[in-house]
Amino acid sequence: MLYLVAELDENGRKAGKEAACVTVLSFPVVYSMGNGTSRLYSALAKTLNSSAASQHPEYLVAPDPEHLEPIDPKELLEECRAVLHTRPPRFQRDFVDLRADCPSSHHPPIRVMQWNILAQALGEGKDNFVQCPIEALKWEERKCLILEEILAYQPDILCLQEVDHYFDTFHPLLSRLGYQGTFFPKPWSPCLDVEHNNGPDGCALFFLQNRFKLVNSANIRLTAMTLKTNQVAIAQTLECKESSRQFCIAVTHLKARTGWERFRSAQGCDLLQNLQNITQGAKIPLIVCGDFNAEPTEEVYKHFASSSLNLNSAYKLLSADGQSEPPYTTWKIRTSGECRHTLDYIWYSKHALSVCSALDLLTEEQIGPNRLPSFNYPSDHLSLVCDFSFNEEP
Ligand SMILES: NC(=O)C1=CN([C@@H]2O[C@H](COP(=O)(O)OP(=O)(O)OC[C@H]3O[C@@H](n4cnc5c(N)ncnc54)[C@H](OP(=O)(O)O)[C@@H]3O)[C@@H](O)[C@H]2O)C=CC1
Ligand SMILES: [Mg+2]
Repeated sequence: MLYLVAELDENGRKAGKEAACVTVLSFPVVYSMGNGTSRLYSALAKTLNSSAASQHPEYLVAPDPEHLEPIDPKELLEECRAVLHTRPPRFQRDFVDLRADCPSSHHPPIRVMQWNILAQALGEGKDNFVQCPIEALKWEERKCLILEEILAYQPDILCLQEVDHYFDTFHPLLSRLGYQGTFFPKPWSPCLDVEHNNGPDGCALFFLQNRFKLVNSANIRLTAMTLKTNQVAIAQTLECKESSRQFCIAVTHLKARTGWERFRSAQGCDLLQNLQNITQGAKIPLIVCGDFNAEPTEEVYKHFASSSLNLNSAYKLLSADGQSEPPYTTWKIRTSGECRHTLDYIWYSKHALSVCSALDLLTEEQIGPNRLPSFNYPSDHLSLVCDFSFNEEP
């Protein structure tokens, strides 16, 4: 434990928030050697430390077995809050009850989180969020904001995009919280162009091992008009331990930017084709989470909405008529101006699954005039969270 404190000091944590963070984190080391908190300290401190040593290709290193000791989520949340104590409080978001659409079930719902967490290398090196102070993006603190969001909603399944700290942060910590994780990096991640990057970004899928058993898993490199592209997806078939019901969960991040609409559409068709095969022609219920980089007016959205997989977009259920997507899922200011778009979706098999509740989005007032990311929200994309339950089998 003392060795870890020395490591932190060597990394030059000098003043202000960083010094406060060391003080808070080192407290349990001195006074509670050997208990859960000091083990937790070692986990969080290790991830803080590894982010500073970005010369080493840490993303290639498998986590050591020490990381597999369970962590109490409440303790980790407290640790995160201690690191974030100088920042403004997190935004309050409420779940909207949609149970009118949801059959009663004696099994607990399945909570799914979709979130483009913003790759650290892209946020600092490429994205040009001109109204976001660079200090708001410091990984040591932004990481805690991301973890806080995950711990606040405790999803059973976590679908993430732009993950460039899988091996040094999310895999070790989420494993200790009981998740099984899979990561599929982009073949030519733009993160690799950024100095001091932490490896490629990609999609990651985590599920709680006490709730689900992995039946099969596919890492998919998306094609567009038969050509291999730089975008990926992960699709897994899971079996619920309580009900023995199977379903497929997929995560993707389609090509960004205007001018690429037809490319995205082709990638979407390829993903749908893969999902047709994996779900045995829609026999297995499906949930698809993603940053589609496409507004609802785009062709790729229409392909998903009209697919023979019979999908509905969960966040439409938050609208008064149940037919409209939210006004935004990402909101940022670049040199080109304000970018407010609906790009992120949770699609689900509408005959097999129902949405019991969905986490409301942040209001414009909460997001604030400088938009996202910010000192109190770590990504330019909002997390989407839904509770699903199975409909009765016909
Ligand atoms: N070495 C090689 O041989 C190759 C390298 N590359 C690299 O990959 C990059 C392209 O990769 P690709 O996967 O197609 O990237 P995308 O165009 O899909 O975008 C990559 C990231 O940039 C973000 N982004 C979107 N709009 C903007 C914007 N206006 N300004 C800044 N960032 C933005 C996206 O975030 P979000 O999704 O949140 O909008 C996304 O995560 C190239 O720039 C190059 O660096 C690519 C091919 C080959
Ligand atoms: Mg991005």
